[in-house]
Amino acid sequence: MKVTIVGAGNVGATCADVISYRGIASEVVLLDIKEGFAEGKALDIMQCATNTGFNTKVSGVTNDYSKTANSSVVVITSGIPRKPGMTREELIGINAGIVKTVVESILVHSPNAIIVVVSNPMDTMTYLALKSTGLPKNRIIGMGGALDSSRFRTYLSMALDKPANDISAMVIGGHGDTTMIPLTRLASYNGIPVSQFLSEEALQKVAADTMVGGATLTGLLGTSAWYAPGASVAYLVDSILNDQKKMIACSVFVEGEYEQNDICIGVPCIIGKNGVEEILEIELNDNEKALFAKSADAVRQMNDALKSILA
Ligand SMILES: NC(=O)C1=CN([C@@H]2O[C@H](COP(=O)(O)OP(=O)(O)OC[C@H]3O[C@@H](n4cnc5c(N)ncnc54)[C@H](O)[C@@H]3O)[C@@H](O)[C@H]2O)C=CC1
Ligand SMILES: O=C([O-])CC(=O)C(=O)O
Repeated sequence: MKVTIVGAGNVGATCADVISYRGIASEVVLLDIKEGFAEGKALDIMQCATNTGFNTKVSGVTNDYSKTANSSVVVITSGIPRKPGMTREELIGINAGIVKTVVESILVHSPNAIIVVVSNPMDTMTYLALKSTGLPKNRIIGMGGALDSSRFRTYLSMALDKPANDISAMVIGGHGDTTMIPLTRLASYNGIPVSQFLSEEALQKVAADTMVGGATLTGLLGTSAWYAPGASVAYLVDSILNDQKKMIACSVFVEGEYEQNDICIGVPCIIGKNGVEEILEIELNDNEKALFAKSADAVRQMNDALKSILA
C-alpha cells in the first residue's frame, strides 16, 4: 500500500523512516517544495534498507503530485514549525494557505485517500482540510492525541519509575499548550489506577508537563520535536493501513459528541481501514466536561480566524 508524506522536513522524513523500517507500507513517497530535498531524504532512508532490513520502496519528488497518485493514506506535514517562545496558534497565517493548497493537489491524484493532518495549529488545519475539500469526516484525521498521550505516558513512567509500555493513559481536547486534557483520573499502571502510587500533586505536575510537552522540546531544540511526532504518525498510519482498529485520540469532526459541533478536536477514536470508524464517548466527570468545553471554545475561536486568513 502506498503512503504519501507531504513535507520532507523533520517530522515528514522521520515518519517515512519509521514507516519504512517497521514495514508498515510497501511504498512511501515524500514530496516537498524545496528542490531536491525530498529526493535526498528518500535516498538517505533507502540506504538504510540493507542494514535495518526493510523492503519498503521510498522515493522523493519536488512538488510533482502525479507521483503521489493512488496513495491510500496521505500525511500532511508541510508548513512551518514554531520557534521557542511561540505558540502553535501563531503558525496559522502561513500554514493555512499551505495546507489548503496541498490537500487540494493531493486529491487530484488520490481521490480516495485518507488524509492525516499534522501541520499546526493542527485542530484548525484539520477543520480547514475537511471544510475546503468536503470529504467525508471519516477520511480526515488530525494527529495530536497519539503524540500527547505518548508524552503523558512517558511523564507518568518517569514519575512512577516504571516502563511506559505498562502504562495506559490518554490526552483528549485540543492540541495546544493550554487546551490539552490529560485524563489523569483514568490513567493506569497495568490496570491499577496511577493515583494509588502518585500523590495528587505529582499527578498534577505530570499533567502540566504533558500539556507543555511540545513547548519544552521546542525550547531545548530551537525548533519543534520530530522523533515522537514522526513515530506517532506512523502508529496512526499503521492502524489505518493494517485495519488494526486501535483506539487512538485523534482530532476529528464532531457532531454532537461530547456536546460539541462543527469543530475538529481530540477525542478517542477507533482507527481502521476506513479512517475514523467510531468516536468513543467515554463518561467524563464534571471537571473534565468543563475543561473539554473550554478547550472546544478555544479551538472554535482559532477556526474563526481562518475566515479572514483565507478570505
Ligand atoms: N500535530 C503534531 O502533533 C505535530 C505537528 N507539527 C507540525 O508539523 C509541521 C512540520 O514540522 P517540521 O517537520 O518540524 O518542519 P520542517 O520545517 O522541518 O518541515 C516542513 C517542510 O514542509 C515543506 N513545505 C513547506 N511548504 C510546502 C508546500 N507548499 N508543499 C510541500 N512542502 C512544503 C518545507 O520545505 C519543509 O521541508 C509544523 O507545522 C509543526 O508545527 C510538528 C510536530 C508535531
Ligand atoms: O510543539 C510543537 O509546536 C509541535 C507539536 O505540535 C508537538 O511537538 O506537539
